[in-house]
Amino acid sequence: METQNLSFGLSSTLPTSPIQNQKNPFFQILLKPPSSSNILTLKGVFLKPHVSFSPKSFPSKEFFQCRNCLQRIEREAITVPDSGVSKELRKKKLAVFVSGGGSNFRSIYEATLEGTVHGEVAVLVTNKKDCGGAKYAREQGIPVIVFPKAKNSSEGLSEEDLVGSLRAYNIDFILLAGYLKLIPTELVQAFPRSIFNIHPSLLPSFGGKGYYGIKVHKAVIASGARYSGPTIHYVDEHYDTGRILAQGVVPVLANDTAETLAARVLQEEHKLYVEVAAALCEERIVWREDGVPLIQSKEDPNHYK
Ligand SMILES: Nc1nc2c(c(=O)[nH]1)N[C@@H](CN(C=O)c1ccc(C(=O)N[C@@H](CCC(=O)O)C(=O)O)cc1)CN2
Ligand SMILES: NCC(=O)N[C@@H]1O[C@H](COP(=O)([O-])[O-])[C@@H](O)[C@H]1O
Repeated sequence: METQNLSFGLSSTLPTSPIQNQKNPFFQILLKPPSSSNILTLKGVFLKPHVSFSPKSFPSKEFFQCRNCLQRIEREAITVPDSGVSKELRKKKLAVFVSGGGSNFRSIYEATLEGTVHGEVAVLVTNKKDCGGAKYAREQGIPVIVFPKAKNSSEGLSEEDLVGSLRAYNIDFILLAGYLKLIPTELVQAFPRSIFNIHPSLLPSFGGKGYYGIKVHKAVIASGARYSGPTIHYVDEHYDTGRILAQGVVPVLANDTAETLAARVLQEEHKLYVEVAAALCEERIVWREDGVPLIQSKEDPNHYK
């Protein structure tokens, strides 16, 4: 298979892929302007992942004008294990969306407390204000936002107010974890390449409208599939059609019920979402030339999956 070019972590619309230069402990980007032989180098400047900047004209200046201003952001140093290199990274702010018990939310939250995930859950969003996830968030002192408004209820935010609130919390990444409502286009566009969802099957199989919760596992068993597992994908305007970022695999046993399979998949979900959240917060997402997102290994930077 021919080797592909890789570019790191930006939601840019660059005409060419930026390439990370790993010599520089900071996030150095070598950008090949569309019509210039010289290479512009940005050193020591960290671009927030959902910054996108117009590639229309590459200024001769040392930095880019972009939709969101470039900013030197307070960072908290973490040391990348094995390499021994101290890489400065800002702790990322997470918004988690739930509709039910919230076991994935709890796994992620506990991982932030342990330091496995270099982030903090700044806010929980739910369409069910009394669901298990919301109750747990309140017990932990995490702010809870209701979205969308429940029918015949005054409680809950509009789409516009939700975007404004998430901006006010300086959210870097939105993690859907058992959230059962369609994320509106307005929110998808406000947080490009920054919204993720976990689905309890190997997408693209058994996904889309109507495929949620136990219904997914019933369909998997009825199909005779021998394997199942969670998928974490980017969220776009439709259910379960965004770019796949990570998957886990579990066996489907001959005597499985939907409930026993669901329990096996859920265990794998908890592991997978913590791994992905850790990679997001450590800026280890890499975009292959053909548009497939990959996760760079923490232990071996030359290994991707
Ligand atoms: N814009 C997006 N929004 C959401 C996505 C997504 O990929 N893009 N993922 C879902 C989560 N999900 C599967 O992973 C999912 C959730 C719900 C449904 C569904 O059919 N819902 C029912 C309503 C269910 C209810 O209100 O109890 C429906 O829309 O009729 C399918 C897939 C989260 N949002
Ligand atoms: N299509 C969406 C969907 O079915 N999501 C699924 O809802 C469950 C939520 O569990 P949790 O509330 O305990 O994290 C999880 O199994 C998740 O994959």
